[in-house]
Amino acid sequence: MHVGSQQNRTAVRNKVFLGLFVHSTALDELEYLHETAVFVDKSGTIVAVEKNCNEEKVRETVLARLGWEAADVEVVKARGGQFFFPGFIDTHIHAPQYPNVGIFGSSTLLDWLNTYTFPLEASFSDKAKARQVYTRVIRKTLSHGTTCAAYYATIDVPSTNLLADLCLVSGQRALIGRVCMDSDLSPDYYRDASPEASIAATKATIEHIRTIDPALSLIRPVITPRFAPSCTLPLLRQLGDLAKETALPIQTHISENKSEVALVRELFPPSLTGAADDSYAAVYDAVGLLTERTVLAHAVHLTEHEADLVAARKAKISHCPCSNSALTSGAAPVRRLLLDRGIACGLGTDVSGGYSASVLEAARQAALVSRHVAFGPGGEERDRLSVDEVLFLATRGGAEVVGLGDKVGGFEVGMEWDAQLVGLGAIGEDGEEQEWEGEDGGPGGNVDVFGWESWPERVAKWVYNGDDRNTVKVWVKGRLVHERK
Ligand SMILES: O=c1[nH]c(=O)c2nc[nH]c2[nH]1
Repeated sequence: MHVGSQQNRTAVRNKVFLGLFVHSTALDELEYLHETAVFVDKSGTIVAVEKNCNEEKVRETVLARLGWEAADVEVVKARGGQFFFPGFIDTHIHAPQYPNVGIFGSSTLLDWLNTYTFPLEASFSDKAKARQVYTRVIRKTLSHGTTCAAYYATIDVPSTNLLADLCLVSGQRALIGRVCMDSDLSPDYYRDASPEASIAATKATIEHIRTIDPALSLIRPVITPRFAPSCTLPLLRQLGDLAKETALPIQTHISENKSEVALVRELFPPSLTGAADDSYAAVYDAVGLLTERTVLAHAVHLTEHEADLVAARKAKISHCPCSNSALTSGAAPVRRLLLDRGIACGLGTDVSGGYSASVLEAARQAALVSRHVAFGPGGEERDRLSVDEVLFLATRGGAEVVGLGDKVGGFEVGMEWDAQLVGLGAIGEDGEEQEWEGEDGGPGGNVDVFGWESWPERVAKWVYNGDDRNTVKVWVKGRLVHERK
């Protein structure tokens, strides 16, 4: 059930979350905090974390210390088979492509764009359709525990602004990108008339978002050149200038597919761009789009030299394993190419190149694709990503990628409460499974817990078998935004 609008009508209270908390403390380490209480104030900020805590201690000591009236506090307990986990961060998702999830046939990137994607995106000049699709994609992603999404919208300003409005009303944290594409490689029915028109439209969306969320506390604009081949060099340069002027984040695609890489080399020779070399990353660098606020999606075919440049500029990567497999783009060597260089990396569903709106699915596929990398040419055992590592990418890694590493992704004092309550079937004190009111007959949906598994084993079962039936409740900035009934 989507609960955003209902919550608006009820008074906001301080909250105490009690039970087991699981979050990342390092790339390869999940921390399990049993019998812990996390105190979240009315602004949605974590103000205290108490270990070895129970309800009595909460009431007797901690509320007094915080000066909170017990009547003004809502206590939310994780039951036997449940745990609190940070909300997922989808670092790359195309909201208007949601109706096409699973529909890609045997296409690869460049023909997929022309066959499936541009016609659908162009139809978003119909605002009623945009409202229908955007409402659904926000509900769907929230129901899978996505508390923050970096969305690409379309070139249409009114419907892009509508996506921002709907995220704000639904309570989903979002980066909203009005897509820029003015090159004649884009179809004439779906492209910007000129670089100037593209910049003016981008500014219109930035202004709109500054109007609806002046502090940019939940919704932020993101400068979005679709990818180099969709843009003329003047547009890329002007977007680079705009990013510098506004200090806003940037999102685009890089090196997803080998034909795309060859096309960029052909379209943007260094003689034209003034770039240091003929690589894809050097094109973005030459126009001021390779910065520490840049999110580059895919990066499957980056060379070592380009990866060094990305690392030097502190640009970030959105790894999109579902899409990279579905569109036969390739298997990104995440550890060797990116993590070993200290490049911040998160996960993207890349709907609808990716077939699923679930970040948990992206985490599962990141683990599996890394095994293909490990046994592929030049692969090493250490290429494999563990359960702990893919969950880091899905939370803290993603937070850093979208510039929110100090705000969300973990359970520390000062962070905001963007979290999900995960239910794997309730295990009672006697070790017996207990019923919880899952709509599909639960308990635990597709995850079968017998009761003898350790907590790391249960979390591994969730990663490999879980889905939205395990996402019991979701909060953003302390506000309940989804509850499974
Ligand atoms: O996966 C992708 N989805 C897109 O919509 C897109 N546009 C350019 N490159 C892209 N890659």
